[in-house]
Amino acid sequence: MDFDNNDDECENNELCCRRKVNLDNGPYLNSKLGKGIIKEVVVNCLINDSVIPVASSEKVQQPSQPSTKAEKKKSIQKVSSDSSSTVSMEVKSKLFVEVVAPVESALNKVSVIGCGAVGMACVFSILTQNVSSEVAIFDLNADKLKGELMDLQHGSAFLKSAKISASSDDLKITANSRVIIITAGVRQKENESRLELLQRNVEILRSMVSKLVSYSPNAVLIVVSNPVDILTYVSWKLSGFPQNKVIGSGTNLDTSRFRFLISEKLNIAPESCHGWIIGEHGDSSVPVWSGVNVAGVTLKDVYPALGTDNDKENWKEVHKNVINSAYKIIQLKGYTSWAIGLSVADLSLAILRNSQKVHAVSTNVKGLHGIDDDVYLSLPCVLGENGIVKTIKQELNEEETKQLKISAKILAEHASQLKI
Ligand SMILES: NC(=O)C1=CN([C@@H]2O[C@H](COP(=O)(O)OP(=O)(O)OC[C@H]3O[C@@H](n4cnc5c(N)ncnc54)[C@H](O)[C@@H]3O)[C@@H](O)[C@H]2O)C=CC1
Ligand SMILES: CC(=O)C(=O)O
Repeated sequence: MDFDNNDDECENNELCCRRKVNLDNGPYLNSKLGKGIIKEVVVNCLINDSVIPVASSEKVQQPSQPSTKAEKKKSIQKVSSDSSSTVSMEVKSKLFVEVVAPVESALNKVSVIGCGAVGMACVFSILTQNVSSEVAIFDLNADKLKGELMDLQHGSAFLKSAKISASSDDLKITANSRVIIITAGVRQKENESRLELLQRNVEILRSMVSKLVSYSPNAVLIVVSNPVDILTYVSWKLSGFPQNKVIGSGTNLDTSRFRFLISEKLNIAPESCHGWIIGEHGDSSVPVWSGVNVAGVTLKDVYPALGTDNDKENWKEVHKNVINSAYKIIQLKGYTSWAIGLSVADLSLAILRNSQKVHAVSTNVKGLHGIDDDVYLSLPCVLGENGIVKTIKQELNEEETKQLKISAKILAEHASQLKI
């Protein structure tokens, strides 16, 4: 863990002395547990200006000596380990016979970049739905991150053996991830469109994507920050990854909203209402009315006016409500979080379990449905361990194809103004 849960203790000389004694407790020095303890002692001793020689261990990185009070504080956040493991060294020595050091990283590690409303909803959904047993969180806002980490850790007894770690200054915390979820960035204010966030969020990606992929070359990137389609394109360019490994959360969320709103109209469960929103995650998204069905009964066959201007039942309103959902929720509570968190957890699950499940996600659509531009937008895709495995050749009618091309043009125009 990169964060010490009790900074105040670190000002306490007595505690540091105790830690010195523990450090001298030979048998632990070569163990993985001992490694964390050594780090902590180094940091806390620096805080107290009493330099204690540290046993040599090539795996232990000694922080450069901080000079100001602020730097001292920061160095704790960077390298200190869990204080409770230090003070219980004697108990551990009496309780355990170590057989082998635990494996450091799970094979299903997920990292979430950004611990804001969306990032934390993703983390919470992933942990509570057992999508992964190891989650790392990175955010520049050290206090918020530490608060979120502690709050989650205090619920660990109710989770299925999850390991949660966090860092505010070292992306290495994400190393060896299988899925990396990018939620860092600014969000819309009331009445602001997603596209208006573009340049600010591009800069954030520029600061991190190449580092993230170098620490986790086997990861699949899921971009969530808005405008998600263009930022997925940018992340793909910055990452050097093949297209299959860089995915935008895209209209997986809009599709879920669509199915929910249809279910309300029909008074049956959302899981039983099948329909897709494709194109931009945003104002130019496209409802595929021609494919909406319940138990294989296509609604447009039984009611041809579905989704058109001549529809006395006004199904078109359902799509309008999908588009307005985010604006409405932002107006009411300031941000959207739970649905996107659940949506991203589902995408992560499909990848980690190699499930070959179909989701509407943002991918490079050049050459599909007559689109010539090098743009990312959402189509139904099959997801597996290596990301996007297949794109579904959806049968679209003339109107749907026209709208999809308009969506692609809007995104291409915005993307063309970018300097990546
Ligand atoms: N694709 C989708 O369906 C959805 C996308 N979003 C987007 O997700 C993004 C995040 O939204 P919220 O979580 O509500 O915002 P937020 O403001 O609550 O959180 C953003 C977090 O990013 C962090 N951050 C900023 N720069 C960073 C950097 N360089 N490195 C690490 N962390 C950094 C901030 O400290 C903050 O904690 C926004 O762009 C929003 O529009 C939101 C909902 C749905
Ligand atoms: C904010 C956003 O993109 C959404 O909730 O759809």
